[in-house]
Amino acid sequence: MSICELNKNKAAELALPVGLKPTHAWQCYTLMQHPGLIVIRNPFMALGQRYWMSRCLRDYPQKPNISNLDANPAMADFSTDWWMELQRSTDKQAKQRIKTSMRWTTLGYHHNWDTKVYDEAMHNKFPDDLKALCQFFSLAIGFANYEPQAAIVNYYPIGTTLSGHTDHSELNLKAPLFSFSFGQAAIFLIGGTTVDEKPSALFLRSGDVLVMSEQSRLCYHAVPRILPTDLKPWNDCLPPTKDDDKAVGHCMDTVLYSNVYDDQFWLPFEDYITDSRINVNVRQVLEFGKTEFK
Ligand SMILES: O=C(O)CCC(=O)C(=O)O
Ligand SMILES: [Fe+2]
Repeated sequence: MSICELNKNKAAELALPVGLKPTHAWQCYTLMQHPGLIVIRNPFMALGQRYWMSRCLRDYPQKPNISNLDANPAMADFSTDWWMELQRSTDKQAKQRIKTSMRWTTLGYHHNWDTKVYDEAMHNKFPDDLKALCQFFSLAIGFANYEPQAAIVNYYPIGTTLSGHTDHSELNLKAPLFSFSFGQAAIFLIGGTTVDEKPSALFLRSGDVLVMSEQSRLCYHAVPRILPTDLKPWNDCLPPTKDDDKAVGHCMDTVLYSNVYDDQFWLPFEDYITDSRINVNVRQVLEFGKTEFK
């Protein structure tokens, strides 16, 4: 791996989203064998990690977003507010079943897993906070005018995997794909554009940001293993500062940002992440300048 110089000046033109380390402290790598693949090693502050994990658990699975539970009649009772149902449940076995039942939720343009197409009719508003975060990262890698339009949030209880695939359903394959990892660590395999190429293995830890751009955008990849880790960077918390009011400018939920510092509030999230990984996978769907399919 080699260190790549981010377009830090460009990113510095934008205010730093709350919950991120200053860009001069970011460690960013590229891989010689995989042009276009960029790894930014945990650019998040602890509270930033807690904020995004809690958004993924408490908020993003809620309607109108779509989750795997919607298609499962046995889980219909939990699909309206999965997180609340999980907190409500007192039976140990039932709790474990609810916890591990959530596998994915889609935001913005909802990917149809059967037809593998996006559709204008299957579209909700993309979360403003996640949009602002991705646009900051996009500028940092020197890519202007990025429009995050679809996200898949993957939930990986320990023992689960994601098989090899390419992400090619987007009409726009020139825009980078941003992938955020939180919680337990994972082995990530990235190969070439055919299954014949031998993949490279990366270890992704909590807070790591992986960018798939240029030649690597259409490469096969997989998550064969989630690995428990002793490192809990989301717990090295400094208290929120007055500056954190700036979160408003990045459309973040400022109440949530200050709440996650409270260990009592954080406890159920800690409980979840202690044996699970969350991945947020963001894509631009439409061609540049387009606001809908046509
Ligand atoms: O969990 C990951 O790191 C990758 C997820 C992924 O490849 C996808 O959602 O398409
Ligand atoms: Fe993928």
